Amino acid sequence: MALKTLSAKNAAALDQELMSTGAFSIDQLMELAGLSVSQAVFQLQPLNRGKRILVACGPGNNGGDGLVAARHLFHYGYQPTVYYPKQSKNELYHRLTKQLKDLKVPFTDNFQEAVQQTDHIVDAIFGFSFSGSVREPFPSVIAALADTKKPVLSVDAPSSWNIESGPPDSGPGKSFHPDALISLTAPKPLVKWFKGRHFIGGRFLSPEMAEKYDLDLPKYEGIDQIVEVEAVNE
Ligand SMILES: NC(=O)C1=CN([C@@H]2O[C@H](COP(=O)(O)OP(=O)(O)OC[C@H]3O[C@@H](n4cnc5c(N)ncnc54)[C@H](O)[C@@H]3O)[C@@H](O)[C@H]2O)[C@@H](O)CC1
Ligand SMILES: [K+]
Repeated sequence: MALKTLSAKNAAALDQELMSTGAFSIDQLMELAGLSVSQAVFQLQPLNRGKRILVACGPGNNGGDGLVAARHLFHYGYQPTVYYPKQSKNELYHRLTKQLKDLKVPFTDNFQEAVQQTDHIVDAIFGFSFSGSVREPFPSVIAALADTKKPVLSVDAPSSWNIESGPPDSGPGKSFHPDALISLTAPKPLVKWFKGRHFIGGRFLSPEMAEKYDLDLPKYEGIDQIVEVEAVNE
């Protein structure tokens, strides 16, 4: 099954439209996005193959998806650890963080050390609003993701990749290539450069919005919040 892609500009426009005329709140969309991420982890890393999940969260909504996913993973029986170095002052993120702290989910400041002590990593650092070169404190985090042999699932975009033109081709070190990707709502153009298991999540797109933005509605089965896909059309 091949799906059409959504540019960074249209992804932001669609997000805004869902939250204005679409009458969704950001909390709702983030909850569904994070739930999808947690289901992808469950597929990739069944509980009996190691329960430790390191969730790396960035400063924006991509990071929020990671915080929500960490909470669902805890309830499934995983042992999530959260790396969240640039915490937003926005009250939504305060609440998501408080919910995790109430579950005694540990937060770590040392990403490199945490990578050694996990079974699987969720990259929720940057999504469709990333641009330019990676700024502090994230370059060493991206380098650790590029170096590790631990499996990585990226949320919406492999962090540090340009949304339209894919992996950065300059700069020191090798570029980061995650094992799996979950595209939210629809794949972004960067999927052309991605080779790995690819899921779609964010099961909230109406047929009308799909038509307006020229997207395919993923064929979710039953109560699933994710669907695995193979190839992508331009
Ligand atoms: N409609 C959808 O599909 C939904 C998308 N959501 C998520 O929201 C994401 C987009 O969220 P946002 O627009 O908040 O943005 P992102 O989370 O993609 O990133 C923005 C943050 O990264 C920082 N940043 C950007 N470029 C940087 C650089 N070069 N170095 C360091 N920091 C940099 C910005 O200052 C900002 O704090 C999506 O990718 C997806 O994960 C969900 O939460 C809700 C529903
Ligand atoms: K990401």
